[in-house]
Amino acid sequence: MLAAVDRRCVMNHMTATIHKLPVPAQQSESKKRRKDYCVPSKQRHREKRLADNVQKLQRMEELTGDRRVEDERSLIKTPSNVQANNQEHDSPTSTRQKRSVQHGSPCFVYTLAFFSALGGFLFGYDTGVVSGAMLLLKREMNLSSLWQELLVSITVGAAAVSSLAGGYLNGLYGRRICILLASFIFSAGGIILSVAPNKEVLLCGRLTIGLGLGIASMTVPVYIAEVSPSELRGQLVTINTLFITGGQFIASVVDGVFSYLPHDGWRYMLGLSVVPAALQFLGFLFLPESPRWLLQKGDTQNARLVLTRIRGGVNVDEEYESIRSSIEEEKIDAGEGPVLWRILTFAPARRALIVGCGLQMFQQLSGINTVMYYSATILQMSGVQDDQMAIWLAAATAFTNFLFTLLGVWLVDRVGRRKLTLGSLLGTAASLMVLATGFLLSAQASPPVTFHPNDPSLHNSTCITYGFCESCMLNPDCGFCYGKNGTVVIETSCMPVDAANTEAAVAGRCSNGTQESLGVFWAYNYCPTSYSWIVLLGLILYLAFFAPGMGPMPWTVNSEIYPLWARSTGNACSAGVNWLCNVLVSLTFLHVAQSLTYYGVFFLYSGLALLGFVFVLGCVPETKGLRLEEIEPLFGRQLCSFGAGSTQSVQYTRVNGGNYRSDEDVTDDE
Ligand SMILES: O[C@H]1[C@H](O)[C@@H](O)[C@H](O)[C@@H](O)[C@H]1O
Repeated sequence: MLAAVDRRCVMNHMTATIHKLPVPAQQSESKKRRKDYCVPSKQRHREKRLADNVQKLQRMEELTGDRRVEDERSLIKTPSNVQANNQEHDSPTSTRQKRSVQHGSPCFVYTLAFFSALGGFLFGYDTGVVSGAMLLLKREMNLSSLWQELLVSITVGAAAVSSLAGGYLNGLYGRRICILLASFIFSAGGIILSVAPNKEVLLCGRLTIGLGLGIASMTVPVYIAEVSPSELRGQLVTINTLFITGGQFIASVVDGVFSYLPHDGWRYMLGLSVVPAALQFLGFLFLPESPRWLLQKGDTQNARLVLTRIRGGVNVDEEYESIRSSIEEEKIDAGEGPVLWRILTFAPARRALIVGCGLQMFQQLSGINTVMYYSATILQMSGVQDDQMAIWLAAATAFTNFLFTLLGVWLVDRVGRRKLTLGSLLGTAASLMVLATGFLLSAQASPPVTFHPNDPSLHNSTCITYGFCESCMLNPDCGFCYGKNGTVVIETSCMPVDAANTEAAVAGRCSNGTQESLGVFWAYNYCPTSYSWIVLLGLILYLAFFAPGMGPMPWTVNSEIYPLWARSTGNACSAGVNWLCNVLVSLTFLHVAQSLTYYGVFFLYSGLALLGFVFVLGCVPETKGLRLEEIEPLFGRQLCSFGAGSTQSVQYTRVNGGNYRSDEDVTDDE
């Protein structure tokens, strides 16, 4: 009986392959199902069948020289071989040429990616613009540090919660509605912020923006991945991160421009986000739903129409059939209960979730947002005294991040996700060490406090108890006031900072901030040092390594690794992890720095990046060039065995679009 089933599978496969026929549309449902799910039960049968298949396919290929045979054969391999095969045979150009023959002009797909990635732009803009806006706001609204912290972190906190809700909404209403919803929320938030009469309304506006951020951050990569042809998918999803960093860069430019407008400048900074949000909303009124989601919901007619439209009108039978059969199979695999429960109890989906969340966690634990946030300070340490200048140099940092993300867009479908992430993590860890060494040398050469002003109002301040600049600078309530004799730092004192304006001390020589003409310098958050060039070098290297790989890859890989039924929830969870770790790292930075010092924190981030390297090496498979439906089986084997390089038993055979797995999670089904 089993042998008969095997033969039937092979025959079905061969017949369709030789005649290059898609499964006929009028074929009866039961017949299709039989073909798609004729799974043998015993390992030896699988192996024998596999060997037979490979032999037959090789013979057929010799006879016909058929491209399709090559495509099918590539799937009858161990996952490691699939990987190797990608690397050895699927040079980016050959893969692209091969599949672009099927897909026609990707023009419409670029339009879709552009309008979707506006969500990424808003992500970057809204998280980036706040630091500049806060400089003006805290003066105009007299904000305490608690209010400042609240206004910054409520957005990220709300994003963490709403990204989880986004998973549910995505599954229920689809990607398009969620993107429309997010852009509507962004527009509303932008309007609230630009007209806010007081800090309470500002807080509401920032919370609203956060709600939009969470939904957009998890939906956009999924939508782009689902509409893209496989050979362009990496590039197009990475464009979303390019837009994030682009948004961060534009935000810093806007901050720079409006910082010259001390009154109400913040209204323009915060309100300008309405423009891209409204553009995205209008665009998505006319753009289609993801064909994969439509098919999952049983809207087969529209799914085929949309797929044909986004593939430029070429024949989409094969792709459509592959998505359809994979959805059919998923219905059997998926089991019962809430999606998160089903993910946790179905090993391949659970492994994908661990990989996705792990990547997002390590992205944030590598300290990107601390480095971005601290870039102005780092630049001040390297001798930039002027505040306005520091704002513009921070814009240069954001631009560097953007520029190197562009490199990632170029590399992702050429070198693949895995190599790109691994290289990026190694470089990130090394450059964090350079940064830390710069801070360490600066700390060792930290100037001692030599001048103790005799002001009775200072007697209760802890600032005057510090003996060195290093300890003074680590206390957010204190700053370092000094004079200069040539390049030598003289007459140094540790003074309490003016709570309303950190650019000056509360009393004494530095109560008007830095006054170069009088030879008085005020350093808040940093110490004068001659090792600043090492720190600057570390910063540039960090961005150059982080931005092309660890910046975009967690988003890109997450958009690809889950089976369709688990995609929304998987991405929601991993985006939630990203936002949570983002809050965690930014909120704890100063406290951790106080106990570990700056160099201690950066050494810690470096260690975490190395841990991330080991994680990626062992657990993240290569997904380059594979269709979304072809990726799930990569998680069929035990977690974290990708670096093992051992020959695995055969896990996945595909016959006419049906996926045949033989891992321990699937019971055979005749
Ligand atoms: O991928 C992005 C990007 O790297 C940004 O620069 C960073 O601010 C975000 O937190 C991250 O998720």
